[in-house]
Amino acid sequence: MSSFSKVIEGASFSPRTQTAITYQPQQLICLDTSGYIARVINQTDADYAAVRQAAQANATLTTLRPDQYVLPGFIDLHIHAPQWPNAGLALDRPLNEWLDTYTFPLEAKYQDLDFAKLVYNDLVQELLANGTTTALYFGTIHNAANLELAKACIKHGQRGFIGKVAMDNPEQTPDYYQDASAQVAVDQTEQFIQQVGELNQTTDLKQTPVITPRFVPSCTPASLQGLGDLARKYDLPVQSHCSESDWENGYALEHYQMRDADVLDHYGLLTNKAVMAHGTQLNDHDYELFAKQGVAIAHCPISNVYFGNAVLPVKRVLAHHVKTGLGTDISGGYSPSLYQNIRQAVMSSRLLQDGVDNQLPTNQRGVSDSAISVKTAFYLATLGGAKSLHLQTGKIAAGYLADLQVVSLKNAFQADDADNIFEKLMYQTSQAEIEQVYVRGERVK
Ligand SMILES: O=c1[nH]c(=O)c2nc[nH]c2[nH]1
Repeated sequence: MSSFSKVIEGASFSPRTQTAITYQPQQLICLDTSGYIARVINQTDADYAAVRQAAQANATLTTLRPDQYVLPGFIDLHIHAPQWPNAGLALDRPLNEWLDTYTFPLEAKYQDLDFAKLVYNDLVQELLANGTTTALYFGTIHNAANLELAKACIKHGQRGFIGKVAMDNPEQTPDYYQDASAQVAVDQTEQFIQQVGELNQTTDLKQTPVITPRFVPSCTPASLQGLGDLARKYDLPVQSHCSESDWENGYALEHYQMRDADVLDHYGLLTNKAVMAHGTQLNDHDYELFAKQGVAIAHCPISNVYFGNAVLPVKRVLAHHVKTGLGTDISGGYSPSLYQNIRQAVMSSRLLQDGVDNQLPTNQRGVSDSAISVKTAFYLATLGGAKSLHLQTGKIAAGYLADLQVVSLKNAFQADDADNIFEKLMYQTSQAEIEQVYVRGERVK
């Protein structure tokens, strides 16, 4: 009988497709020493009792209570780590004014490493406590602070994808917070790639550096070109914002006479490891380009209510075979919880379908067939994010990384079938009900 490093016994929910889930009322989720799920054994399997007994004998068995459920850990596909102190504040201006008034002054403070350590350690723990086992982070322009974010991920046990933000366009960035030139933006990005490589030699929980042009307005053509060259040279992920608001979408048209997506593509930044945030103003041409290149969209439904000037039509995006995941977009979004974003993704899609102007006739108000189910939103927060980052996680199955959360059902009334239990978990779970979190099989909450 082979022995496993950990065995979790209990019920689980996992995404099966973009619209369906798998429910297992009782199984043994068996982890190996390298942090993967080695086997999932169902109660009807012949060796269930023997594996259970062996795990009990060597004290590696965790048996869940009947009100607890295992889910895959969540993947936050778009979050600005330095903006954590502003979460819940200052959501009263359009994007470009918001950046100048609230965001750039805060990000500039990260040249102070004590401040960076304080905020980043707090944020990483908060995300883990909310069930987020992987996060794709924007840092700041400061590499010393970005490294502190990587160290905080390692210390607290989170899988981080971290970008040194490149922003060298003096016309769209304040002089107190910008890269001094395109060359500096590119050189510092390359330096950060090397620094993370060195840090990774000290840990099994590898952190991934990400090439991060903030967005087209904040970069010059020379930095976009240099960053595209780095993406090719190192074959690393790329992240940026694309067609995220009327203003930003219009900026590319005005300054490049091209669509925002075409500008990024022109500079080699739309690779199959690229994740573009928001995309509320993308059109069918852009979706086709994304699908062809393998580019993913990080859907940030809370943030989009404030800055997006539209609702991302998730169903339409998925129908175009564009990889899609879910992001909190702290602090354009106020909540660090992907549960809250799952709820908002469903609610926004319902508003898109029904429309919002009550002075219009019912049949002219909305965009038909736009509503997504909570199962689709769950897919985005798990498998959709994993596919976007080329990670073998987001699902409870043999061969997948053991990034898991154990949540308890808060209100058990009417929880009489699997679909009801699942919906209640998605709509009612708060941080208090997220009782255990595992990354690579290590318990981190
Ligand atoms: O939501 C957003 N947050 C940001 O910090 C940002 N920068 C460019 N575009 C942005 N959008």
